[in-house]
Amino acid sequence: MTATILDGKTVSAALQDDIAQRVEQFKAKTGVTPCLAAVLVGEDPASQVYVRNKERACAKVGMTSQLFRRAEDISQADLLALVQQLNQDDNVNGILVQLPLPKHLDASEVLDAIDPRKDVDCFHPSNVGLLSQGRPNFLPCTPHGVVQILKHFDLPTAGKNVVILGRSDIVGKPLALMLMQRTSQTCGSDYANATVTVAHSRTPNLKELTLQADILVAAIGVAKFVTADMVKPGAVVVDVGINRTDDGLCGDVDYDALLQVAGAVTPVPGGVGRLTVTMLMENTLQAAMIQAGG
Ligand SMILES: Nc1nc(=O)c2c([nH]1)NC[C@@H]1CN(c3ccc(C(=O)N[C@@H](CCC(=O)O)C(=O)O)cc3)C=[N+]21
Repeated sequence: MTATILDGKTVSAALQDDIAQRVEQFKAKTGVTPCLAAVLVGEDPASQVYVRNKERACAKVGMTSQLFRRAEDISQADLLALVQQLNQDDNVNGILVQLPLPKHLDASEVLDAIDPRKDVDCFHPSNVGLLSQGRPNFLPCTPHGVVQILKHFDLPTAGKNVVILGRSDIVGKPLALMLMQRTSQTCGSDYANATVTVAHSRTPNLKELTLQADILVAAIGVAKFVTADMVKPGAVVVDVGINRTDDGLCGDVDYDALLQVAGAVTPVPGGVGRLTVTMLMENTLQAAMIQAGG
């Protein structure tokens, strides 16, 4: 048996075409071109790649982007002042502060300062609260990308055992919230209603648990952590990891070995990462629509 490859490039291209059309309609109606402001502190090479991909995607769907580069040693006060400036700038619809921030900065305080209506990452506590209550303003980009990949390949989650490895505020926790709810805001009830288990570094007997998964999501940040013996034959494996190793970019799963066991698997690169960027475009359009009063 060889697994279906869940190619994120195809999914992303289809969604970007649809976003581009809606951006065009929005522009025709309001005269406004949606604009994303990205704040990049320091010189982290991975962050530079991600931010560049985001700028490129904006151009592709007909939106504008503004990049605010700041030195590694920027003060908390100066960064907060920049966020305030972007909050007040009517030309800016979405604000993204690229993570991780240098250690001397208080990331929570910075993210909490972003106007929730411009919070296209869905990191603000009020947006996280609304998400957890099933009435979101925005869907967080990476979890939403995971749901969109499953939908594109017709792999519903309703009634399935989903095991998520990782409990981060960016991926594991919000994805669990989304998949356990009664309906997905964008993909309907077939892409919700899962029995979700969230595993982490203190979970005992991990392999016993992962072998129960119909859908296994790896979001831990350890290269090739998920080995073939941890996967139920035929299971769907979604790899959210991006690790830079001596052999190049690799995910949290042992991709080559899993091809013989899994029913379907996402590649890295070219999998979930692509969707993260595309769903950010979706959120920037949504933000512009909210700010235009509809
Ligand atoms: N405020 C904030 N929001 C984020 O959404 C955010 C963040 N901070 N910090 C880091 C993570 C990671 N992330 C990715 C973005 C693009 C790709 C991406 O474009 N991946 C491509 C190429 C990867 C590459 O070449 O390095 C792929 O997987 O094919 C991946 C991961 C967004 N994140």
